[in-house]
Amino acid sequence: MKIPGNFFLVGLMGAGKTTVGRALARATGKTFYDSDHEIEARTGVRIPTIFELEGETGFRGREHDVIAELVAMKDIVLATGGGAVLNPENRANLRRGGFVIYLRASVDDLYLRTAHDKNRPLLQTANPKQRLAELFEARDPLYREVADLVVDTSRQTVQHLTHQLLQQLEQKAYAHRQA
Ligand SMILES: Nc1ncnc2c1ncn2[C@@H]1O[C@H](COP(=O)(O)OP(=O)(O)OP(=O)(O)O)[C@@H](O)[C@H]1O
Ligand SMILES: O=C(O)C1=C[C@@H](O)[C@@H](O)[C@H](O)C1
Ligand SMILES: [Mg+2]
Repeated sequence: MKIPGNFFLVGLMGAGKTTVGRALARATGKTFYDSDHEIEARTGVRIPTIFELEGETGFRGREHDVIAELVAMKDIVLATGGGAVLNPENRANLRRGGFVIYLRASVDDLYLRTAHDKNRPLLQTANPKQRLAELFEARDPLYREVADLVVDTSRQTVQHLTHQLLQQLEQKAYAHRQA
């Protein structure tokens, strides 16, 4: 069955938005986009460089513009940046433009998945696990606010998650579009 519409993935750094999003796009025949990658492609530099040159505010402005453009597309899977939900306009755009999936994971798992990677400026602190815990507390309500579906990703392989998502989306996304 062809599942109609757009799927947008939200969640913290390390939740698996990029990894699961790519697999979900392949499985559904949709085009995959990643707002972080799109910003890097357009600016020609990595995200830490944008934070250094323009600060988080500059990055958020670029993120807003890219998301506003992408949500208007048809039949895509979009992995959003972990902080995309901070902006109320982004939240409204995501809700308007498609079916929103919150990939949720424990702080322990998020830490294990992101510890090796230097490309996340917000985690380049003395205590990245503590930072992840703070971000989790501040953002979990925002992810929940925009989500049509919440999926717990802890102790689940990407393959299993994709399979599970496909099953749920075949039911829920269809009903969502008809509502
Ligand atoms: N369910 C999972 N189980 C184990 N490892 C995972 C799982 N999901 C993702 N990973 C791994 O965790 C790391 C981070 O995943 P990914 O880059 O997809 O997260 P993200 O949500 O896109 O983060 P960001 O917001 O920083 O872009 C990757 O190395 C990925 O392979
Ligand atoms: O959680 C965040 O605020 C971020 C997550 C990443 O996806 C990037 O968008 C950037 O590193 C900021
Ligand atoms: Mg990502």
